[in-house]
Amino acid sequence: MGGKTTISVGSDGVAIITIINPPVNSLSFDVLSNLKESFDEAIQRDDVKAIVVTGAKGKFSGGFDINAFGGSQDGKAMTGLTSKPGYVSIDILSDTVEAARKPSVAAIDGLALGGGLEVAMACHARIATSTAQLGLPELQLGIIPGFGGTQRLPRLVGLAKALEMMLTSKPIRGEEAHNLGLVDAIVSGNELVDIARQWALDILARRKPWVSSLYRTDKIEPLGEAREILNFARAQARRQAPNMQHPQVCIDVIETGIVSGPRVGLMKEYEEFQVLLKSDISKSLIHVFFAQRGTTKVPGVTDRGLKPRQIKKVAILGGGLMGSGIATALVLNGYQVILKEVNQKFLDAGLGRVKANLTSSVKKGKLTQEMFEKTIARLKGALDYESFKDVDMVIEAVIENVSLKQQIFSDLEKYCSPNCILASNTSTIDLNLIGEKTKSHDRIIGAHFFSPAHVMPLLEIVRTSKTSPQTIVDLLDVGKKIRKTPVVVGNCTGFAVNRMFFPYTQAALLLVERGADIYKIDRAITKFGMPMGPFRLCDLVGFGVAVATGSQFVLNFPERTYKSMLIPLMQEDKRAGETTRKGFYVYDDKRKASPDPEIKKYIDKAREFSGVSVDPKLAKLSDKDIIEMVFFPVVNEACRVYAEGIAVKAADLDIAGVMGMGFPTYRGGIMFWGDLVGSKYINGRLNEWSKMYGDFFKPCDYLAQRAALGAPLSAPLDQSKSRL
Ligand SMILES: C[C@H](O)CC(=O)SCCNC(=O)CCNC(=O)[C@H](O)C(C)(C)COP(=O)(O)OP(=O)(O)OC[C@H]1O[C@@H](n2cnc3c(N)ncnc32)[C@H](O)[C@@H]1OP(=O)(O)O
Repeated sequence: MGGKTTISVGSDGVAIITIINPPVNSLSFDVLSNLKESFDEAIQRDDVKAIVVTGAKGKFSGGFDINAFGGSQDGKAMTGLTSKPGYVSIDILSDTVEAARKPSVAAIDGLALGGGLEVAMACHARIATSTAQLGLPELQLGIIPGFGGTQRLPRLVGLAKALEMMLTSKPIRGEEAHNLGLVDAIVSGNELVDIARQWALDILARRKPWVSSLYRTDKIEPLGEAREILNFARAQARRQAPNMQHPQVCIDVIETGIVSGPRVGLMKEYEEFQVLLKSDISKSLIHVFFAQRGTTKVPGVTDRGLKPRQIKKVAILGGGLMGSGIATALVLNGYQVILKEVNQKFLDAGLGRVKANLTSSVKKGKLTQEMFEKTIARLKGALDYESFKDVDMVIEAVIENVSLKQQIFSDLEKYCSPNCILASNTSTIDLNLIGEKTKSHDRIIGAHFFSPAHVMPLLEIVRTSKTSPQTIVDLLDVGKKIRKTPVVVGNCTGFAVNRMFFPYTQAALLLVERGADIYKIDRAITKFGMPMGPFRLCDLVGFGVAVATGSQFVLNFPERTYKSMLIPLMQEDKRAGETTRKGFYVYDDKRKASPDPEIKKYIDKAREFSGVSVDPKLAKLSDKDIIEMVFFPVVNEACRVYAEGIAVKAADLDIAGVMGMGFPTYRGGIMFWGDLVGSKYINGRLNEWSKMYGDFFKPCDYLAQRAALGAPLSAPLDQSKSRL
């Protein structure tokens, strides 16, 4: 597993124990067992009077090595080093580090997260830099702190703050940690270790306090008050994370320590940690952690040693909602932007939208007035291509019209430099078609943002078979700089996100026409964890967009598109979603959605058109049935997308769904979730429904084959079949 600690003893009698495990000095089992050995050595050696623990290269530690969870999740207890329960938290950190007869000080720069902070809290004092980040982010991985954090943090910073830090998983900076008492002094990076050495000697000489965090009681509220704080946190966590058990478990473990003492708390923490580690939620969240970091590793592209070219100036065509959102994201992150529109009126509106986005950031306290001025100064408007000569990249974000886009791309070829990247924000149109009238196929690429573009975290990078690896590397770099998670996918109708999630609305429409209730479907889907159900989502994006996207799918995948007249019928009556204040829901002045009994009229009419009759079984679907009937077709389409080589890794589709559609992170993404449910079960159910309700549900060959083999859906593909 790698990693180690080193020990060096100075003439002052202070042993410096350094954690070394790049890139973040994570605590692998090797590091932990070395840490114990280094401590044992320091305690035994007569020439050592005191101890400083630090991390190599300016990072204390990013916490337990998350890679090592893999084995433990399959059944082995996460003792790793020995089968003794609680070995790390009790034997190493409490009985070796904290109970040592020599004082230890943690010298913290960079990161002290999770297990890293837990090691630091077992020391007798902590010295940090002001920029250091300290936190217990374990809950975002579906687990709880497992090396004593649930017991020591409340004793150092008080119950309310400790709960906040654990439940939000957000780290705090050194300065705040100092104010809270988590850190004893703030110093600069270059004097960190020297001051920590002196501090350790001062503790030994009793000039500074020798504190065992586990036994402090002064920051913990009296029992009655503590229980009130814990109950308040329980209720809040239940509201914010209704499908998750681990925040409740974390609160229970903290309470055990307060009621029965910290040693009992440590043991309970260990036991609960082992249980949570094997939960589907933790497996899913850990999968997403690595999957998200894996999207920038594209075989054949990022492994060629190509360096991203410097992109300074970007032109955006179209100042509508998308164009202005993209411009906002770019200017906010240091890019010079030219926003081009067809006339002054549209240009003013586009520039106004960017300004409004930035003003809203100022109002929310995310941007200072000074930064606002600097940011807006990076934005220029244009009505022609004259200023495009020196732009490094163009992003076209005009309406979805093929001939208009073709004209734009051939103009761009004339006006831009031959190295300029030509990107399109199209969400459905084939990029080969867009670039048909040019000779620049190697620099044409899709940069598909999600609305609102300055907020949504995903950037779908679409490459054709002719897009050059350099162009992809360049756009990946821009994506990183504007803080998006990029996912590189191949060229097809709807690309990855829209294509995978098209059946989401389709299934819902099919169910409603055959008797299911609109609002019950939306409720079941939001309970499952989606930010909104398919009908509420249609209202939000607007029926115009829904119909335009739908027609692309009817055209390209007619055999499996469910053709419903429900939306067009409502559109005829000027019900077109939230903007018209009427769609599947009605909206009041505060945009609050309420069910509308009038919908029945449209459903009846749509049934007449499609000639389907109500199936009484569908009128009585359970939540579980609704979830399966809506999401199994999504899994099915994701399998097609994967089998066609549109994505290089199944995990990329997981991230695309989580970040592009709001599929719950704690379910790991659509393919991962499909594997948790099981390919055999999904295939069986889809087969059943396709016999009853048609080819919309028919499992694709890939899914059927995986089910027959009993194999996971996300197993690596035979790369020879990849389209990329
Ligand atoms: C028992 C204990 O209580 C349990 C624990 O300690 S659980 C672990 C708690 N720690 C965490 O959750 C921290 C997770 N890590 C992070 O949040 C971020 O990686 C970070 C803030 C440390 C650094 O962020 P950033 O600089 O953007 O770099 P980032 O790309 O995320 O990570 C760099 C590399 O380190 C790896 N890494 C980061 N933290 C890691 C960890 N704890 N274990 C293993 N690998 C880790 C990443 O996978 C990535 O690897 P890659 O280069 O091969 O893709």
